[in-house]
Amino acid sequence: MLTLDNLRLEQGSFRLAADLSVATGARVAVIGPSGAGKSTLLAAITGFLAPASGRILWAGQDITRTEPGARPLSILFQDQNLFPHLSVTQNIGLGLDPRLRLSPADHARIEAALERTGLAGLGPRKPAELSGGQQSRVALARTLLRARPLLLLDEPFSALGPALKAEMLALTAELAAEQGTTLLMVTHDPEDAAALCPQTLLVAEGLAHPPQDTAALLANPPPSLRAYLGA
Ligand SMILES: Nc1ncnc2c1ncn2[C@@H]1O[C@H](COP(=O)(O)OP(=O)(O)OP(=O)(O)O)[C@@H](O)[C@H]1O
Repeated sequence: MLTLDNLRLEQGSFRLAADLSVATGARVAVIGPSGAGKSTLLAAITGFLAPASGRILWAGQDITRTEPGARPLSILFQDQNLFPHLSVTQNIGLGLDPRLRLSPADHARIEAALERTGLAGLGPRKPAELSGGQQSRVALARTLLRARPLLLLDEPFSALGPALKAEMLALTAELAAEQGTTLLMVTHDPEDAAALCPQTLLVAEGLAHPPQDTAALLANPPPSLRAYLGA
């Protein structure tokens, strides 16, 4: 379980409060108006923004002061962060060892991840020799291999066309389910939230609300969300 215990976040004059839990293995969309604080919330969970007060706990352990790289999570953002001078295999291998000292067993795991994400045979290529969708798959394969229990997504596939985006989100959800990964996904698209995430965490008016049923929320959105959805 991820717990945000009486968390208070500040960015300049912006303030956001969160007091909520996300169950292990849950898939939760994070939605709310532009500038409401969705990225701020993710930055606190990933450890790139120190909270003004309160605690962040994973499985009962206080990780509020744990450095970003040591937190039990992976992040997938829009910028896929692939290194152009490294091959696909090496880019994925970074998820196993940042110094790329990869054993034969590591290579076997990379091959399996390539296979699982539909990239079999593309390991020797450089990112520039791949399509946008294939590049997204490489980032997903790297995340898959890290096998951290919490996966944070911030509009990771929004540069892709709608069909490809839906396909990548479905694959992400499938892989998360296989590994029992808890998934928190920032999205501007209520259809993505409805398709993938049984629960939704609404960020609006200075508050990150506890996760609630996605279908019920979208069927009867509060005023702060209604204007944003154009409903
Ligand atoms: N480094 C910063 N310094 C000061 N204010 C900041 C900083 N970063 C973000 N903000 C402010 O914090 C607020 C929340 O921003 P945030 O990016 O978290 O919103 P968001 O919900 O992710 O928005 P969007 O949907 O547009 O991406 C905004 O008012 C923004 O201007």
